[in-house]
Amino acid sequence: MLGRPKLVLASGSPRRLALLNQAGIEPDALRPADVDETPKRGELPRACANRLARAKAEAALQSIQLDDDLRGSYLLAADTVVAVGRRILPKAELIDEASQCLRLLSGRNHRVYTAVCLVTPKEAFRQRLVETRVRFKRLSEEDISGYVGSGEWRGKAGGYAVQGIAGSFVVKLVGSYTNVVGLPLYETISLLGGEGFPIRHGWLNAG
Ligand SMILES: Cc1cn([C@H]2C[C@H](O)[C@@H](COP(=O)(O)OP(=O)(O)OP(=O)(O)O)O2)c(=O)[nH]c1=O
Repeated sequence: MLGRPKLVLASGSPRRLALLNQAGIEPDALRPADVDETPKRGELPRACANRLARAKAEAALQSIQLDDDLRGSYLLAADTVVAVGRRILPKAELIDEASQCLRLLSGRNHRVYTAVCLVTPKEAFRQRLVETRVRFKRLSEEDISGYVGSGEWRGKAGGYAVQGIAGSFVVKLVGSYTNVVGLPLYETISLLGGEGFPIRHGWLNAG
């Protein structure tokens, strides 16, 4: 192959792009995939995250196959699911959904799963599932209404964004922090590097 391989990020999430950038990677194109993210009846959180990351990757792959500039690129998709036990919390869009999520998360442990799906230039699918355990402090009704007023929860799995005000609700976090924000950086970079995408750390980036 001539030149540097390209990378397409199949995501409309500004957090995922910012996380990749933080690791020194600039995708060549963004191709958000429009898939139905409703969990299936009785679907477990890990299975749901894996299925949706794969579905996003497949949808974006179809679109880049039609694009002369991007065909044969590496393609990265991800899906984040927040769960209390087997129960998958919604991606909150309404105030009521966000308040219900926060009541459920108050004073409890929950898990955040992000599935990352990489499609290689030869169209092999490689997937990783990363789990982070998070414990929130007990939230008063005042905490909840104050937080809901911030709007930071909108469009976020589980009705909160750990990178904002809700960071102050976290009593304990075990595992990858970037996984909670939407893209586990260590695992994503390992996946890319393991499949031959050039990863350059530190001063090498200057070149
Ligand atoms: C738990 C949590 C989730 N999130 C975000 C990450 C994801 O953007 C979102 C979960 O929804 P996703 O469906 O994983 O992603 P998305 O719809 O935002 O973007 P796309 O499918 O195009 O890639 O919640 C945070 O930003 N902070 C958090 O603390």
